[in-house]
Amino acid sequence: MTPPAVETTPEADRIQALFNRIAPVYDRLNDWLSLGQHRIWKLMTVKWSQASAGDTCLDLCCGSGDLAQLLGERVGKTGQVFGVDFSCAQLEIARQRGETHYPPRTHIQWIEADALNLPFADNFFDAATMGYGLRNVTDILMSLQELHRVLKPGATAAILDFHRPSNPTLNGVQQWILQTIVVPVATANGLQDEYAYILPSLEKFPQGPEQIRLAHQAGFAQATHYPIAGGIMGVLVVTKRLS
Ligand SMILES: C/C(=C\Cc1cc(O)c2ccccc2c1O)CCC[C@H](C)CCC[C@H](C)CCCC(C)C
Ligand SMILES: C[S@@+](CC[C@H](N)C(=O)[O-])C[C@H]1O[C@@H](n2cnc3c(N)ncnc32)[C@H](O)[C@@H]1O
Repeated sequence: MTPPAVETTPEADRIQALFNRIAPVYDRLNDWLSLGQHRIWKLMTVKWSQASAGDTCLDLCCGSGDLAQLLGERVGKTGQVFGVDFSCAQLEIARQRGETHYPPRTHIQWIEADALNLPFADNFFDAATMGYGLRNVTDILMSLQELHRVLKPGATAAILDFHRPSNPTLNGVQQWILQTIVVPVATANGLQDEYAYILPSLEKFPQGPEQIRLAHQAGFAQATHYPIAGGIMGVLVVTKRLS
């Protein structure tokens, strides 16, 4: 199904270019800067998606494909996974890693498309994940509405992203790490501006209760937000009404 052309915006172009630029070092810096913990957070996210053997699943804003590969492990050879991103450089890394880092299992299809205008029919997916994408799309509500549209009735999506801890001390530690460790390490890789973007994007990102409100506004029957890692991350779990 060919979606109608979607008007891009300067902000979306900026985000797309940012993730194209960081693609070569993205995975390595995630592992270093989170001490590998992001892989635990992604495992939790896939479990919360309730993806099962034989399912057709979506990994929205898939980037280099971590969550799509984890979905592939859960759906197995009888299932299928679609990884969707609008960064061609991230998708190229995803394809390369799929061929070299992972055993051939589920056939994962890597689709270059806009999360705000998905090239899939209504009621298509049994489960979905979205890792660190909701904070980066230019229209959170529209993204949740599109996700709702393509999920089957009764299907669940798990949406992982940064979260600002309610504990002031942990909030301060999160900001300190981002400013004093993450940005200097990124600067050493020539990506100061790209990683300096994280903190302001986090500061304007809705907290859990507002994410739940947006999910209900987008049409989801159920929405729960789970702060994890002391609240420095969070997973919004949403379910489409069964009928
Ligand atoms: C996988 C992670 C972040 C993905 C990510 C999301 C974005 O929106 C970006 C925007 C611009 C550049 C890069 C990214 C990006 O990588 C989370 C882990 C990687 C983080 C960069 C590091 C976060 C550190 C935490 C604040 C504290 C970690 C504590 C840990 C227990 C040591
Ligand atoms: C921080 S990365 C997350 C990648 C991966 N999900 C992970 O967990 O590591 C955010 C991704 O969202 C993608 N993205 C942002 N806005 C998008 C949009 N409107 N449509 C498709 N992809 C988008 C970016 O290109 C980038 O690859």
